[in-house]
Amino acid sequence: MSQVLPASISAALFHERADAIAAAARELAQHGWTPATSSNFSMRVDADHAAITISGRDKGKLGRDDIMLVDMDGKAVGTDSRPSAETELHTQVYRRWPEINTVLHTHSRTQSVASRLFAKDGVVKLQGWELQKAIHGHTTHESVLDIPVFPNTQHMPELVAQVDAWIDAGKPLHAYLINGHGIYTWGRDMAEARRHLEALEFLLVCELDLRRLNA
Ligand SMILES: CSC[C@@H](O)[C@@H](O)C(=O)COP(=O)(O)O
Ligand SMILES: [Zn+2]
Repeated sequence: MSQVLPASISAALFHERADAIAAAARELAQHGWTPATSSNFSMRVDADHAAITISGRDKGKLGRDDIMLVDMDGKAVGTDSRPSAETELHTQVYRRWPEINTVLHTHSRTQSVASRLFAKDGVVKLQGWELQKAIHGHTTHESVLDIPVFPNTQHMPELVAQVDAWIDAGKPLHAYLINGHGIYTWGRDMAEARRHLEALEFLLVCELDLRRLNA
């Protein structure tokens, strides 16, 4: 894949982002969270561009050339490759929050099952779990961490509108589930985004376990 970079972006910077995304994806795939080419990952490159996984690639086998550049409208920059089918969900986060530099989306079995179970409520209300403190801004198990569940669609503007409506209602948003699909979360850097993803996966497992044990 030939990626032509804008003069303002050095090859070293783009390659650093691409290598970080590919390495994280390979590790997340090892958990079994990215089955059958599902999932997509991105990092901000500058105020106007992000590096994102090319659509359809096996996320467990990503290399530097499986990552491409998009603008903040989600359009490919300097390449004929096709960006993730869900690119607009990534760029929405970058446009909303200038401090966010990484967006992760996975399809773990837990995330998929939990999204179906909680779809009728429209939200997963997490409370009483010590690991809520892994989420930026949460300092106690006594807080309530709401993770909305949005209806799945192949038409990204619909999902973008659902996410915007949640944020515009003044409700905090650290992640969201898509019904029958997976999770989106983000962070100020890759480490924080990974911590959020790992914590939310664990918390969803705990919630499902509670329901199994109470069943
Ligand atoms: C292969 S099914 C999963 C896809 O439809 C999509 O949800 C996904 O996560 C990966 O899409 P991609 O376009 O490769 O970024
Ligand atoms: Zn997906």
